[in-house]
Amino acid sequence: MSTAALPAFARGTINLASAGLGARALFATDEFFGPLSRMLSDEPAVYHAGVYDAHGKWMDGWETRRRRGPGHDHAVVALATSGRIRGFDVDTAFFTGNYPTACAIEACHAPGGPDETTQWVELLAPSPLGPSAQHFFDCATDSMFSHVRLRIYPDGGVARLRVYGIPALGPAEGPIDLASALSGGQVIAFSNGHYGHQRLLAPGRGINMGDGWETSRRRQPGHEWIVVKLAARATVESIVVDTAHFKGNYPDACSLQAADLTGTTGDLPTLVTAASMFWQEILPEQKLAADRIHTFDGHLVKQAGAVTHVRLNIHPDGGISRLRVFGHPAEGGKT
Ligand SMILES: NC(=O)NC(NC(N)=O)C(=O)[O-]
Repeated sequence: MSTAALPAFARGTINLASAGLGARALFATDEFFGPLSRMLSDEPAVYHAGVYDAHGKWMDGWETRRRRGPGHDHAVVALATSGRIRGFDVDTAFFTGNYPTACAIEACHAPGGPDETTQWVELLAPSPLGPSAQHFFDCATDSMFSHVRLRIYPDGGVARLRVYGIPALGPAEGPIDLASALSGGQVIAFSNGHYGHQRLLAPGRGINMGDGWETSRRRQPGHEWIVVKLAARATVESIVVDTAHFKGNYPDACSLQAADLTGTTGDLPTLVTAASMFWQEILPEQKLAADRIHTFDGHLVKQAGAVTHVRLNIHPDGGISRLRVFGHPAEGGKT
């Protein structure tokens, strides 16, 4: 379940409704069989045959009770950060006899939280849903939104709601973390992501060793690397490398290269895989320690002008929980 290839509209986006990035369940008309928060989980939905709780069958998603009168259910989700929405996935995985027959989605921009005066904009008109399937809907709007309201007709279960969008890069006084997924930073290529890489740019500290980027053991000479597209073209001021929870497998050392790829066209993952080893080094090789936040700044970070991409090298292999690249967006802004 939840494994269909992502549609074109999701390219270059993040899931703004990801609990792991900070999205929150704010309100639901009913959560009898399953809480709204379960619908925001980053993991694909699962089914546990034979598992029942005090309310009925345990289901991996948001599920309301059977309505016996008029009306329909709805729920409000605070997005992980404000952004421009490109489309949705309404996944009814494992809801076979109890999926809603249709859904609609509205959104608003209310950074302080929506109230009775909030203006909601319909982004998806009522659209049919089917049993146990992903339903992709694109959405062409350039407005910024902070919350979505999912309406389900008339009731039932939704395993996962994904809201694909481009996060907003807010105004900032000091340096900002341009690698952060919440600003728009993105991993675009790596040499090895055997145990996962998705959480390298996530907010907060890792909760366990699965919460970061970890390679397999390297059995040849050389080293592993990962390339991050920064949220904006920027000058880099400091770099944070967090090895939280990596104790027997933290890299011996790390270094960082950078490049300004403004105006580069073509297949960027292929291009950076071929060329990033030649980028300018802005942080020479630095020893790392287990389970620790390392901050590299001042004279250690070489000034390379404004850059759009960085390549983190780890020598020779291992795991990194978080990478943060603090800097100041240059004129011309968002990448
Ligand atoms: N077998 C069910 O899933 N029944 C009910 N739902 C749950 N979760 O028990 C229902 O009425 O939709």
